[in-house]
Amino acid sequence: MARGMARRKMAAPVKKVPIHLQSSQNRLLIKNGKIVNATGMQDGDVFVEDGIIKQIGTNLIIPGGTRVIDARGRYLLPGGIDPHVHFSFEFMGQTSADDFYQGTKAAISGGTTMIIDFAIPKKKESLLEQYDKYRLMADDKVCCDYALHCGITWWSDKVKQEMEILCKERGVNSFKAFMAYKDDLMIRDDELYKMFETCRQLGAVAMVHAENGDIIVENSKKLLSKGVKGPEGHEQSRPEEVEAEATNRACVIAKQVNCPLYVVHVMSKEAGDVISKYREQGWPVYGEALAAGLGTDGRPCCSSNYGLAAAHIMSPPLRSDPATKERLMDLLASDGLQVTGSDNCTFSSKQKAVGQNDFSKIPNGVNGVEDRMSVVWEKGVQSGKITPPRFVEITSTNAAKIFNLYPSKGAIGLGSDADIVIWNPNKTRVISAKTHHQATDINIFEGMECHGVPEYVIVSGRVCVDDGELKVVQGHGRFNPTPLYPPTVYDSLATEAEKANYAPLPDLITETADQVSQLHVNGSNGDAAPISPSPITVFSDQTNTPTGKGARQEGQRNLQGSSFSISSEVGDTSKRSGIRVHNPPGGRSSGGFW
Ligand SMILES: NC(=O)NCCC(=O)O
Ligand SMILES: [Zn+2]
Repeated sequence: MARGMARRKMAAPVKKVPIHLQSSQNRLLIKNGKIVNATGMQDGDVFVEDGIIKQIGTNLIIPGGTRVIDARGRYLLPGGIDPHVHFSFEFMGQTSADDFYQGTKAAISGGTTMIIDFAIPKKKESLLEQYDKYRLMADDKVCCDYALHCGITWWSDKVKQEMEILCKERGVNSFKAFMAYKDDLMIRDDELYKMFETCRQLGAVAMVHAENGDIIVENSKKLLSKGVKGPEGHEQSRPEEVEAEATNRACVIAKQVNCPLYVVHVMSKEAGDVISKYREQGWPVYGEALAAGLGTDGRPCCSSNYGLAAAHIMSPPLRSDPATKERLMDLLASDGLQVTGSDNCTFSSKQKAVGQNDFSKIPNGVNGVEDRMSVVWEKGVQSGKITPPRFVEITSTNAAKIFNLYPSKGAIGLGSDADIVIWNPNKTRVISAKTHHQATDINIFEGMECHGVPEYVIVSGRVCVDDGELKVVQGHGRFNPTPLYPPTVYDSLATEAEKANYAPLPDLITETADQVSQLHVNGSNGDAAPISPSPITVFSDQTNTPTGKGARQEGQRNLQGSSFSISSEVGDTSKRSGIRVHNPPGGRSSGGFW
């Protein structure tokens, strides 16, 4: 994770490089923008160096030669985090079309600067081998940072042991179970119980695809025998209550073992209401809406154009009730749901054609990684339902908190990774397969006009969308280990003993205060060390990882050269006062402005 936070852990002394010897290439000053965090908005400039946000404020003193971008009239948003994508996923007899290069490239073009994919073994396969396979597929291809969840598709002592290794040695803190896809990925309730119990013991995040797989199989057989073979049969085989029942069941099982729960792709009003109900009871359940569910609906699945209909097939299904998308956005606004993802799992028309005579064989999946930010802005902010801070919260901050990446990710704060989007709310763009960057020939948002355009997208300090021009670099991204016991998720459940072992959610510092202390965060003599390593996550493999919140060891870029060397040249510390913003764990900012 997190270049910024990694530095806080490094024990090596600060190396001073004379300013005239420093390269200006790694420096960027973004001026005059409106900085948006989940906690509120402020006018100010942001200075980035070596991939890290080093100063925030006004009248910053910066080294000569720094590139300056004028962001007047624009919002500065933390780069989007898409916590649910499937690149190069072998699924339903096909491999999803976007790979880690094309998928992350598309993500960046739309303002997303980090994705989390799923290493999903088949039954009886090793979780560790699947993890290794994903690392091999992704590491050299990703244009932005990424992390991995792991799928639990069967249960045994070996699975349990491998979960522990993944958590403690491989930087995985989240596991997803499928209650659907019977005879393939689905697990039974007793297995779900054991998986949740293991997540709770480890301090990991349990995730679930909630649909009743048994009912779906029976309904599908019945529909097919009656001659309902086209894509319209998909939703008929898995109506709302089939999703809501499984959502409730997952919550009940998680409660039995005191385990927090993250429900992926909430696609119906009823399932959304189930999650809201558990949250109202104070239970740490989190719900993820998708760009697809917010931006379109299931009506095209009844189109006589098979290609168009099949392109909209995903599970749980896009609902034919067009009011569903409004309701899902209302739930995001009221904190009934907390996160937006894309579940990007693209298949070409040719791949989708395998289900021409049997809807149950259509590879499930839609696009969304590229357009999620635009769709959520349009349906949320532009429609007046949510504020820009709430937009930030549901597109990056909450995902960063839940998967323990905050505040390296999901925030524009001192020491955060320089993943920043300069967002022009006054420009519009029309989504189209003709212009998108994804590997599909159909875009489910085709023709949708969206306000808000990411004019610049800065990925770990590198300008990857430059005044609208996409300039990604393959392999620029890094694997971000996710430490156990995310405070946001575990604070309400953890025992005192567990809490003693993990770091509380750190303050977000949104204005340069005392540069000297900021510059000493890596252990020389400063007092600003807001993030301490958690002894819970112990990584044995040097190439693989960190030891706690905010740590990044793997493949670290050399941050020694100039990162800390500007203190004597730039710090007019006397004029700045620090603002520490306390984020209530899991709490909603309510989008208040300050
Ligand atoms: N959602 C979907 O239809 N495809 C991807 C696999 C999954 O997440 O269920
Ligand atoms: Zn998925």
